[in-house]
Amino acid sequence: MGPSHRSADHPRPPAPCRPGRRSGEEPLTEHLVDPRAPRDLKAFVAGLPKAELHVHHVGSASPRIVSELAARHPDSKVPTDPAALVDYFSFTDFAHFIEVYLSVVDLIRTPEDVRLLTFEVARDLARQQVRYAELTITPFSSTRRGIDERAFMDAIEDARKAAESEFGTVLRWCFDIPGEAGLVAAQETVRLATDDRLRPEGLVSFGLGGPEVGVPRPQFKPYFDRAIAAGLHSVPHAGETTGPETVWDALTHLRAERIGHGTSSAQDPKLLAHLAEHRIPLEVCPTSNIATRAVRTLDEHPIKEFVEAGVIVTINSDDPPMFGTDLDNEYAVAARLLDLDERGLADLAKNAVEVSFLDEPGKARIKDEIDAYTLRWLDR
Ligand SMILES: O=C(O)c1cccc(C(=O)CC[C@H]2O[C@@H](n3cnc4c(=O)[nH]cnc43)[C@H](O)[C@@H]2O)c1
Ligand SMILES: [Zn+2]
Repeated sequence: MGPSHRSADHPRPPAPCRPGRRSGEEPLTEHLVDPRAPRDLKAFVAGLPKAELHVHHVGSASPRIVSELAARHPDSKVPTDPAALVDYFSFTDFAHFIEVYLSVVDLIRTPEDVRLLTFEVARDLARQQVRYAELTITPFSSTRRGIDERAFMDAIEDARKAAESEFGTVLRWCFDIPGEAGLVAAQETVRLATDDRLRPEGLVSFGLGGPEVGVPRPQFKPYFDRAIAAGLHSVPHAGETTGPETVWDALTHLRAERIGHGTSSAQDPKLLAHLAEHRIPLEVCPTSNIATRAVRTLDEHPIKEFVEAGVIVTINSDDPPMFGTDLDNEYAVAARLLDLDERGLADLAKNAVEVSFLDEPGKARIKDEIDAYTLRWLDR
């Protein structure tokens, strides 16, 4: 595949279109759904039970939560006005995105901030009929900023249980290493993930995030080995901002069971064949790739090449408010790029459930719900 699909962590020319934006507490889907998606499909997606497998904790903070936290901590450069966040969340490249991301991380300073954020993220997911989500959390970023590790775990677990009983949305955690922070971060993350006294009940997987350029995956092998030995699934980001060799590294050295993004896999037919044959799903986040300038336009996104190669694709939102999107919008984008009808969208939703780390009865329940909803919709 040519360079039009991929780039390294380098600045891109301005993207021709920006995803829709929302402010304050407007309904998530109303302002975001891809305007090119047929109205009927938008309504179908809005009611479709879904699973979200690639969404970041801090990156899911709604404009209301971010502005509330920014007002609490006036020393921060993050705007307190939700409308101003639209510009603040406009990124020149991946490195700029991480810089802004970390300024929001800096707003989360107490266990109560952590609990509030987690519970509100679950509320936003529930509004979109998300029944199950694996939320990527970076505990190192919080503990190194002084949040007590025990209090941090209690805060996320308390929010998880409250969200499940209040909204019916099941949350599970992926603890990720912020790769650019180096092996100290890897060591700390695996300790927090595997220490029996700390490890939260909801933890199912171990990841690796942040920039890829200059952060080779193989160095993290010993930490992934420990996490896997402790029963965690391996789900590193790879091939988001670097080439297919990073995806190979994630498979070979980190024993990845799913790949976060994996966008550049499209450049390597052997890799696509490998992913298809070994049923390694890609967690595709189309709007994220445009917002960070990793891919130039949605029409250049390689999602269709993945599907045509037989790779299992799941649709995800990554850092929805920062990218002016939500999961419903990502499904609308996928419907357009893959030319899907309601049944195709339902199959995509079932893919995510199937390759999630939920238990089998839980998977069966959500897939049955998706089927029942789709039949009801088509029989209207
Ligand atoms: O917390 C720190 O002190 C710190 C120090 C150095 C580097 C970092 C990071 O690189 C944190 C990056 C953080 O970004 C998260 N994230 C959110 N969206 C994405 C994405 O699309 N691709 C990769 N990473 C993403 C991720 O969870 C990282 O932990 C932090
Ligand atoms: Zn991500």
